Amino acid sequence: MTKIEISKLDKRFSKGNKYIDALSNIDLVINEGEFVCLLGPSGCGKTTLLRILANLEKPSNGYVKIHSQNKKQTPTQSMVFQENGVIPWLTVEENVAFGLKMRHTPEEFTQKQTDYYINKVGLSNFRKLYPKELSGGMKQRVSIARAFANDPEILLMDEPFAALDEQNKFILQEELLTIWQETEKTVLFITHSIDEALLLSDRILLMSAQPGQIVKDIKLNIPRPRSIEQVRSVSEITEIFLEIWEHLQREVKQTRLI
Ligand SMILES: Nc1ncnc2c1ncn2[C@@H]1O[C@H](COP(=O)(O)OP(=O)(O)OP(=O)(O)O)[C@@H](O)[C@H]1O
Repeated sequence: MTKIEISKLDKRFSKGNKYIDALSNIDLVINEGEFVCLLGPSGCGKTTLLRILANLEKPSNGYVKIHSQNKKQTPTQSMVFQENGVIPWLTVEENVAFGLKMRHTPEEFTQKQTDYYINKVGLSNFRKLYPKELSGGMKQRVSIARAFANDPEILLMDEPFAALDEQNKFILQEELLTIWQETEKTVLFITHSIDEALLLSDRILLMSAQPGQIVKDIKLNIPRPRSIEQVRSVSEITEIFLEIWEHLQREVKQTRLI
């Protein structure tokens, strides 16, 4: 069932008589429950596409549509950013409950959702702490818990693990996949890491250099759970790795020539 539909979408940023064509002719359908990673060279418009889906930017041409299946008053989307996604003056539990409280959900429900997701990301013993008392990995856990607790139609994640060390990244990737499989949410996830995309995705969308276009849609029919050992050793996966690697090399070289 279609969840996200993007049609003939262009985005041009203008300033005075100068302009940048950030996105060009994006046509895309993402199904309910899919985990889709966006990969492309720096500046190809990945964040812009996410911001358009989050309604923080308007398309210059074309449209995006998020198909809602339920009649509940759930938010359309929640975003998780690379850093600074937590509110410094709120505790862990207040941060996780924030979206629900803004929507004035019944207190009992807010408490239940908050407890559930704090527990899911392993922060039960830290619920009364403030962000300045947390590590980078713990702060990202708070952001993820808040995004899921909010029960949005879709999740938009902009390099959420990019600033973390390898061990933390790996643990959070596993936690994210567990929650995603349980909730069956549709996720659009930006990463610069091919390994990360191969570990997480049902589909990888490869983007061209600016103006960003989707040039390849790679479907991964690889059983889950996947391990980094598999990503490095199974020939079917290493072939995809090389295909993506070569594409990125070409695109990055091209941007240097412009
Ligand atoms: N508000 C804005 N005003 C003007 N130009 C912008 C604005 N936002 C983004 N751009 C430009 O649009 C292009 C795409 O930016 P965007 O941040 O979407 O790329 P990205 O693929 O997410 O990059 P990175 O991988 O480096 O994070 C860039 O050239 C950027 O300078």
